Amino acid sequence: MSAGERDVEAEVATASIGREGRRAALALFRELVAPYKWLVAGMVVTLLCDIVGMLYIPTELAALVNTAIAARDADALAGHGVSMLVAAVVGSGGCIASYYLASKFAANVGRDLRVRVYQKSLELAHSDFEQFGTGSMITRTLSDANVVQQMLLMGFIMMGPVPVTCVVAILLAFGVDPVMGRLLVAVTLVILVIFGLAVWRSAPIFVMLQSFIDRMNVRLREYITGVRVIRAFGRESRERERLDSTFESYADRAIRVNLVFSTCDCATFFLMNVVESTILWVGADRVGAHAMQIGSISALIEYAMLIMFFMMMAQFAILQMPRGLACLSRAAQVLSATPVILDPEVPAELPSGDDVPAEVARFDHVSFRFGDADEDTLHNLDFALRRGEVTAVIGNTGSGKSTIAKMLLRFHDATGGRLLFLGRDVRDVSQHELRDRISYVPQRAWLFSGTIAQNLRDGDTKATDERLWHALDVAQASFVHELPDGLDARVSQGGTNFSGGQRQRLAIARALVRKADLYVFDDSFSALDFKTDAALRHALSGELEGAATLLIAQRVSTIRGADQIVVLDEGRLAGVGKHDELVRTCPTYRAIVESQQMEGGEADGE
Ligand SMILES: Nc1ncnc2c1ncn2[C@@H]1O[C@H](COP(=O)(O)OP(=O)(O)OP(=O)(O)O)[C@@H](O)[C@H]1O
Repeated sequence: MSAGERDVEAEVATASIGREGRRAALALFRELVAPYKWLVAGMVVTLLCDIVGMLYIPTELAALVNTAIAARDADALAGHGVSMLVAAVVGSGGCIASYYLASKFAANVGRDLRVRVYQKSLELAHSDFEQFGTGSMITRTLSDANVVQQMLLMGFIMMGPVPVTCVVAILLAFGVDPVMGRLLVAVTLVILVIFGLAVWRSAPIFVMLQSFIDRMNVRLREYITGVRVIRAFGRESRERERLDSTFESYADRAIRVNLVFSTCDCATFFLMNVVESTILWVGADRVGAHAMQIGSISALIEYAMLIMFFMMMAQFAILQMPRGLACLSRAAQVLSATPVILDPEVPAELPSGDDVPAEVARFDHVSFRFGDADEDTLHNLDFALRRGEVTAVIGNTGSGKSTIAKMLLRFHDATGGRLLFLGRDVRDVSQHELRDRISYVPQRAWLFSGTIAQNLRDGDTKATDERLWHALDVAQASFVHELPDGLDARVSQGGTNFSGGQRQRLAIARALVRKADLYVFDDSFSALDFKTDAALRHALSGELEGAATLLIAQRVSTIRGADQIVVLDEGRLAGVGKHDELVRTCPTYRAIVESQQMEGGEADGE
């Protein structure tokens, strides 16, 4: 076996979904189909009309030739003609209706699957996502659901007619002449063996094609998102080689499958001619022996052709089955994943109105470790965020600042101690209610495609234009006033048609549109110049008086006026206090201040 072949074999092995996967896929399939029982019943009835109509025509034609034409009986001729017309109408009507119903059924099931996987993905935490990979999650939501949809449509339209056609056609052939009936049985068995071999040979490659789509998706995403870095470092040819090799591997497997198909196609057309000649030859003998009439030969040829035609179609559909099952099992994996972050069965209510405590959040000896890490990222953190106060978090890169912000939003749960929000353990509150009371500006300011107004209203869907303008003014996003379309100015995906600083200010404005108990700014001022940074903090101080503010920053100038500064050193609390006090008492803080003074980075922004 060559290295390439071994490679393929290994891929085939990993592509197989196993018994558990098959069971999960079939269970999901039953769940998806259950709501459409009546639609399926309609599909079966209309399909039967189609097939019976189709087989009745050659039977009537044979009777017409054998009796009406031979006896020159005009009435019988007209009778057979009318029967054939009725059969044609019933058959065609059944065909159109069954195609329509099958398309509706497949589209509905595909949509349901897509919606279920998408909704599940919204429940999953970041670490759950990592388990599947973002590229694979996209393939599972879009491409896999399409494959399942195709499988259902093709399965019904192409495979559905096979058993009925074979049984009815063989019975009709036995009715004409037992020898011809046996001949049709033999033809059916030979074709079954040939097509079975083709399916056995290409099915694993088909399943593998789906994992190749995952791989292409990952590579392409990486290439497209990192295109500037690739160009800047002159890595185009290396990246192109990587892409080419992925595409070539996919093309190679696709060509193999197509080769098997085309060989089958040729074999089928050759067989059709062989079968036709055999029926004519054996049939002529049987007519000569007065075992059957000459008109029946055309009916027998028609039966054989219909059997072969539907079997050929079924072979394409059968090949979709393992791939469709693999896609269903991949969807089932996502649907059965238990999110790391779960809502409690009976969520506690957060206090509101006069009951709201002054202490908005408290890290009560909190530690945290990532699932795949060997040691804690945060160690025994103990501090509180209070209403009307600005708490700043500073520390070297990788010291755990963003992790603190994410824990407040329950993107991660404490692995030691507890995190309280308005006096309740965050694990006792529903994620929706918790996040509703917090306004968050992520480290990477992400905007959605649409308009500025649409993005800002993510903070509060009911916000008036006046409130949006006010939030923009507080966020120092005056540049929006200068845009010809103002609030209706277009935002491209990710906000890439704005500069980093503009994006940050828009993301801050979005957070300000929401009325919250806690505002979290995760390194949100880093792309702002010192003057804008100072003006923004000044405007914010009046705006957020009634709430607690958590300000994560790298620059001392951004946080020196904070009511409380939390200094982190490799996830440990190095000090908590005000600027002057920390400069005196906390060596880690002093080192940060001094390093920024040396760089000239700590310009006095006030
Ligand atoms: N998904 C993850 N799995 C494992 N470790 C992680 C994961 N995300 C972050 N970390 C690690 O946790 C530590 C803290 O990361 P965090 O993003 O909170 O740091 P930070 O102080 O905000 O850094 P920066 O100032 O560079 O934004 C880092 O050492 C990082 O490598």
